[in-house]
Amino acid sequence: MLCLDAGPPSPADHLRDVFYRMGLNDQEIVALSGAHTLGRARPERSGWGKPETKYTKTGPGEAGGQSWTVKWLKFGNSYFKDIKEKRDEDLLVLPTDAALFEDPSFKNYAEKYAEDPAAFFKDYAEAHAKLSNLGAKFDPPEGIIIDNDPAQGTPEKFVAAKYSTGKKELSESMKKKIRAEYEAIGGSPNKPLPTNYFLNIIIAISVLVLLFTFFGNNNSDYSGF
Ligand code: HEM
Repeated sequence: MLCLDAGPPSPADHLRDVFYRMGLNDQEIVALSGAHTLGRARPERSGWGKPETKYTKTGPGEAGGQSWTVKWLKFGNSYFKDIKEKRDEDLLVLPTDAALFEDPSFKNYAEKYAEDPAAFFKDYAEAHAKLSNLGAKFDPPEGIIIDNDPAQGTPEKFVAAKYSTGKKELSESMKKKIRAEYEAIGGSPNKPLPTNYFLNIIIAISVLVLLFTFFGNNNSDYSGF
């Protein structure tokens, strides 16, 4: 039998192979790629990126790696602007990132997001919610133990379903973490958490986002966070 090797697909085809399977379209692929506004690639992990750049000499956790954006801890549309302008060798552009400005269909959205940060935020939020709601299945189904330090007591088994749909009850360790956060911002250790605690946090974040959106940003680099 004659076997023809078609070779690897182009980066754009590869993106579509992966994301179409999950019911995501071109607009959602481009919007989700904007997640690379944040974070870094490390050669010792993925094989991509430089060991260190002028932007990653410090950072949370270990220094190093190569970021896609200058302000890689700040969520905004700078990913699209930086790739479009290709203004710095210290910034990472994967072949799948570059494809967003090369493929005619992806390009429509990438250009739009580079110009219109509000459109990016709106589309990103919708695409991210869709991705999260696809319903990841955990392998192995019985879960894995993620903390096996005997000094920490009996480890909690990680069961993905517990943290996704269906199960509303928080684990004891999560309740402790929330309580610690509450006390760290001045909450009394003797009082129960107010029932509107989360609502207050959401309102405070929303107000900050609105203030930033309307007053806090005079340069072209938009960020809602
Ligand atoms: C579009 C296809 C994608 C490709 C080819 C891709 C590729 C990569 C690669 C190579 C890294 C570096 C990993 C390392 O060296 O540690 C990375 C990191 C990252 N990716 Fe993606 N990714 C894709 C989609 C996404 C999506 C959909 C999201 C989220 C919605 C995402 C969020 C991130 C983040 C936040 C990091 C940084 C992680 C860190 O700083 O440790 N990526 N990605």
